[in-house]
Amino acid sequence: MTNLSPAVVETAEPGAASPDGAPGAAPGRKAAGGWRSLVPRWSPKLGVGLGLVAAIALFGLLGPLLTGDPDTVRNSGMAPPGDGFLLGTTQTGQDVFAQLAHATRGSLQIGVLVGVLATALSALFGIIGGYAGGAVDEGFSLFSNVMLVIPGLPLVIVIAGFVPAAQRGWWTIAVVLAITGWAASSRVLRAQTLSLRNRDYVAAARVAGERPWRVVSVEILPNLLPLLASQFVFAVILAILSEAGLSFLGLGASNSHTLGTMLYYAQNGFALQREAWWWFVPPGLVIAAFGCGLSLINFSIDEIINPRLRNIPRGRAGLPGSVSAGRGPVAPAPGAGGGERPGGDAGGPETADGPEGTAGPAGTSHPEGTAHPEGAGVRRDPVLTVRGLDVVYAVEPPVHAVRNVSLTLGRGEILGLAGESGCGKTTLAYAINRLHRPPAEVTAGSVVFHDRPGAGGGTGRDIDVLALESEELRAFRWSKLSMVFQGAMNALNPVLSVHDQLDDVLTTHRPAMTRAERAARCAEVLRLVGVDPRRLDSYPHELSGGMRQRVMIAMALLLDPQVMIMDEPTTALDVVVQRSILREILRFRDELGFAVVFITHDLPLLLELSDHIAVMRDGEVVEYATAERIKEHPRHPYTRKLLGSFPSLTGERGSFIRTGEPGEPGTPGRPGERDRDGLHPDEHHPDERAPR
Ligand SMILES: Nc1ncnc2c1ncn2[C@@H]1O[C@H](COP(=O)(O)OP(=O)(O)OP(=O)(O)O)[C@@H](O)[C@H]1O
Repeated sequence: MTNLSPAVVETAEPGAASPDGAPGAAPGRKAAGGWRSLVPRWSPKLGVGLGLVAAIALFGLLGPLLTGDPDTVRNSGMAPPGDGFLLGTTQTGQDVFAQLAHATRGSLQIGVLVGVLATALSALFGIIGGYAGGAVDEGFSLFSNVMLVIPGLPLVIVIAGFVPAAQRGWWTIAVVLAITGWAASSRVLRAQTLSLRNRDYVAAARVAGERPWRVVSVEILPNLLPLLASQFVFAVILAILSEAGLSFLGLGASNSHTLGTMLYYAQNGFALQREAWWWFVPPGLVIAAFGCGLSLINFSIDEIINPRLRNIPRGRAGLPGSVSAGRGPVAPAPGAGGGERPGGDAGGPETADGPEGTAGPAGTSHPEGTAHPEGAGVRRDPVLTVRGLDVVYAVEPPVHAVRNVSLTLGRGEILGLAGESGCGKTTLAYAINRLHRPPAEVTAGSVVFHDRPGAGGGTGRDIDVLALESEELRAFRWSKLSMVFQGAMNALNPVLSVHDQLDDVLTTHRPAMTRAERAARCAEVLRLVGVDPRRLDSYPHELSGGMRQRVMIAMALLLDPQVMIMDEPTTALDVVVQRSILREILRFRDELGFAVVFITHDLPLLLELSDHIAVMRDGEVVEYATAERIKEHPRHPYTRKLLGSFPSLTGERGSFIRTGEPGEPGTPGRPGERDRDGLHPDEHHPDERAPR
């Protein structure tokens, strides 16, 4: 290999850096939709939850105004519902409905007060301690840990018992419950604050001279709001239940009506034994319904805390890696079978026609339905065939990330996959390996692995990857097809040594190997990638970035796979290390004979490295040909544009990455004005501007 081009082209991603220079958007400041993103998305769960809570809150608020005095004693004694009493009367003739209204109000007061106090205490100790660090954090942590290990219920009983019954109003009980209920939430908030404190945008705010209170309130607090809301809801539920428990033990609020005291008096009046269900069932039901309503609201708050849950349409979240519902074992490739594209999608590169080497009218050279690259001479035995693959992220609106992709990977071949950021390269790689997770779904197409015959456990059979059952899939992955992930430098477990991480793969996939054999294999692969086997005992943080990358490649080599997918494996490395790793990939390929799908933005690099190249754009393969052909005669205007955008030694520079013209990939602009190649009319090569 000569002259590996080090050029790395990254399409500028709008908003990738915050104005203050901090990399990455600051969720607190720039989260899409701002405060609106903190409002839960409407769902039946949220509707039912809000309905229950609102109904009970209204009942507690207005009920006491509409009902009479709950303490009025009548001679009628205990009576079931009827006779002017909606929920009957107690043994002293008191109106149960009136009691229920007052008790609901009392319990809500306690719940809300405890929620506010406990959330405030946990925020004070968790957020302030976590942000301040040092002695403050240690002191706050110690205090919250002590509160955490003191058994809650006995403490509540002691405190409640210590306060004379005459002074035990509802607010006393609320304060007692808040004091004993904040510590666990504080631990969660502290952990989250510690994590947020180290984010780049918080560091940037500190460097910019913002005062600590402002950093906490503007940078950190907004990110914790969903968590605080969830903690509040949880504290309210817990308080209402705890109050009921305390009252049941006779330690509840005296001179106050709560659902707990109602249950206590019902128990004292032998309501259960006397089958007076109307006395104890209504307060029990109100507690259950209120808890249920708050829990349902809490589910929706979870969606805000975890944005991954937010956009998945209901009922779509299947099992990780599952192939889309309704898909048969192998869907016919649209091009091959002439079948319709799901969803009526008319996308896909304009057809070039038939035999290899003939370009379509639009200059597109990937013949739809054939998975072979243009300009290929003698074809190698295929090891992987992808046909008509479609992958859709089932979010609102759906993202069609991979469209009708057909590729063939020959044994021992390096297939480069190039394209701008967001064109679907990673999604395609994950789908090939069945690593895609909901909301990603394979909606059409097939991935067939042609197992090598004989040696290395090969069966010589074709494996329909998308139809593999989970156990078969587990065995298939890594042993036949391995992957070096994008950002692999962070893919090593920081608390396990290199040996443990390599050994783990062998223990899982090769249980018959002895410890000595495994150790020898680990050392062998490490040597192969140019890392001293003495590094086996090192931890990832003790290795340089290049070494970590090599370890990841060693891990991918461990089981002697037939295909290795490398998703931008060298992007984060400096040019010298990148070159040497790429050279080694070529050497391994020659020595070990596996095939590589190499994904990168860097088309010139692929020209040096690959046998064939597929250029992707907006989920489609717009050109698929030999590297030589793409270098000498790029057919698709987009390929030419990609090639033209790289710096040249002669001083000419490409324009589109630098200027980011409107309508260009990765820049906001005039998408509607693109033609079917996704280009503006004046972007075509002069000899292509003839009418089609
Ligand atoms: N979880 C997701 N939900 C919705 N859309 C997604 C999700 N993940 C990716 N996408 C979208 O799918 C498209 C393809 O993304 P993908 O990560 O495959 O691109 P890529 O070519 O690998 O980009 P890069 O080179 O920057 O990693 C993009 O439009 C992206 O926004």
